[in-house]
Amino acid sequence: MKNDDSTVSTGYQSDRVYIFDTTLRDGEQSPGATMTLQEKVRLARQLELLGVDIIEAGFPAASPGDFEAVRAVSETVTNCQVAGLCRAVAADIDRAWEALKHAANPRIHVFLATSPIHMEHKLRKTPDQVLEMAEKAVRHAASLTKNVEFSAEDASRSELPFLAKVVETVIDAGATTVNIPDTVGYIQPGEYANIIRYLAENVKNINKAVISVHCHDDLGLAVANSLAAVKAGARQIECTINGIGERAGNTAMDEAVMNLNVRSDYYQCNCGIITEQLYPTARTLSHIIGMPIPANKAIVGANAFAHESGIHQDGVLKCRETYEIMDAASIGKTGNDMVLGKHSGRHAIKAKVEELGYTLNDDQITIVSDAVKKLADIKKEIFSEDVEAIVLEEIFRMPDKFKLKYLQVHAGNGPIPPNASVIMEVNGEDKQLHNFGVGPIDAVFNTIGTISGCKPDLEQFSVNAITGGTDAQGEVTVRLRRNNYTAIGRGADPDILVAAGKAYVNALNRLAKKVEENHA
Ligand SMILES: CC(=O)SCCNC(=O)CCNC(=O)[C@H](O)C(C)(C)COP(=O)(O)OP(=O)(O)OC[C@H]1O[C@@H](n2cnc3c(N)ncnc32)[C@H](O)[C@@H]1OP(=O)(O)O
Ligand SMILES: CC(C)C(=O)C(=O)O
Repeated sequence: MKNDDSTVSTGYQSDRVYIFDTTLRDGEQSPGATMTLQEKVRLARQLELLGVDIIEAGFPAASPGDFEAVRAVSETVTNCQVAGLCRAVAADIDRAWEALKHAANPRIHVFLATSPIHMEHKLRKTPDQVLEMAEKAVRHAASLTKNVEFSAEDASRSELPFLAKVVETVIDAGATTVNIPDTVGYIQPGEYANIIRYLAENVKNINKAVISVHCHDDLGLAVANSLAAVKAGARQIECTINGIGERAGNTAMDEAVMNLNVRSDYYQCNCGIITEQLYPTARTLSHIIGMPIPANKAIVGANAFAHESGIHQDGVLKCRETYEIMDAASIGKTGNDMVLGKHSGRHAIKAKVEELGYTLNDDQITIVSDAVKKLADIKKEIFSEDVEAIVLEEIFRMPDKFKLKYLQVHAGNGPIPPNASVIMEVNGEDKQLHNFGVGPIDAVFNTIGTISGCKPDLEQFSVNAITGGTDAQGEVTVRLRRNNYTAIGRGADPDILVAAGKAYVNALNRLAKKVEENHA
């Protein structure tokens, strides 16, 4: 892409929608989303891979840090335009240009509010003064680059004839993109579409600029509003990764883009995003800012391609499209998830059992299915190892090698270190030992491990209260690994240390069976 008129003034009614990413600017205005310079450069590289058209890298006049970040991104990125935001004042514009001028494709982004409330109470200017400021600022920016965007802040609450006058004036002054923000997330989709149509019909030079939209999610309508505007003729969507941004956030890029893709029959436009990079980019941002992606978020949420209920799982196993309008691979995920739980049916359980390498008859599937549902009532997540444990336990049960017969633990912060006394049956013979540990659980596992003659790695340890109150039955789950074999073990008891001992012995038995089977 070159920084010349042909790329920045495609105009109204082209079928190409430009994706303007403002994660590094508006996104960073999200409380808790501050990024270091290195993190911004890392994200900018990922945005380039994703195929965004424009990266808004920051607000150079805001601080020396923002200035350096915009400069660093400008010097790093070659395939996208890089924009810097500034107020309609010469000093901000000059500062922005200083940071942007080394970019392959720089864009100066000037904004000024046009709504009565912002002009009167915030700017304390008359409409005529605002018009003059806008024209002067854009003219100044256009003397530095041909790629100038003007945003009429709070456009959605502006009087339309005045908004049209401002837009026409800034296009004459050299703006090649005119952005019509819904700054406070107030507008409704139909109303927003009407504003875009009004400008398209009433601004005589509108074909010299791209109409852009920038929405906020205060009423949860940022994506819907952006898409309604595109349907009405807007051709640039300003958005962020995971929808982060000031207050409730901005338009989520993944959602806007996948709407354009999945419903291309409706929108009849395209964008340059490599959709397979959407999920990796969402994860990258989430790691950088430490903000988890909500599990139920559309497109990139953990549950977006997960099926838990039996009827859906059965449908998807027979024909994916029965319950999926997109392929997980199209956003860069390895595949969908069949989550086993209390709503799962026999088809999904059979598929999981087969995936684990077991062939069971209908009666055996019924037994496993009943056991999975029973377990799901007391356990939030059912792992593959849980299903395997059920199969081994309920279908292929062999006598246990190890049996826990007695456990006494000494704990506390006194002078004697935590220690455990254990009596265990090993292949029918009683063995006993007393051993220490860093804590009581460590003492229990050390002692049992030593008696059993194998000390596998402990990969997971979790405690759940099965019932309520201080007398609750506790359930401990452990996952042990020995070389290439893993096994889950569970134990329940009102005493959490005894539950832990039972779980450890349970996992040891399963591990021993797996090793025996594979060496038989
Ligand atoms: C809708 C948006 O997201 S707009 C972008 C919002 N982002 C930010 O504000 C982050 C960066 N901002 C900053 O670092 C600071 O606000 C700065 C450096 C820009 C200005 O800081 P200060 O000089 O301390 O001013 P402060 O922020 O308190 O007030 C803003 C001033 O800019 C004026 N102003 C606001 N918008 C504009 C504009 N688009 N063009 C010209 N002046 C503007 C205000 O009227 C106010 O002027 P006043 O001092 O004459 O009353
Ligand atoms: C500066 C503009 C684009 C903005 O962030 C808004 O109006 O919300």
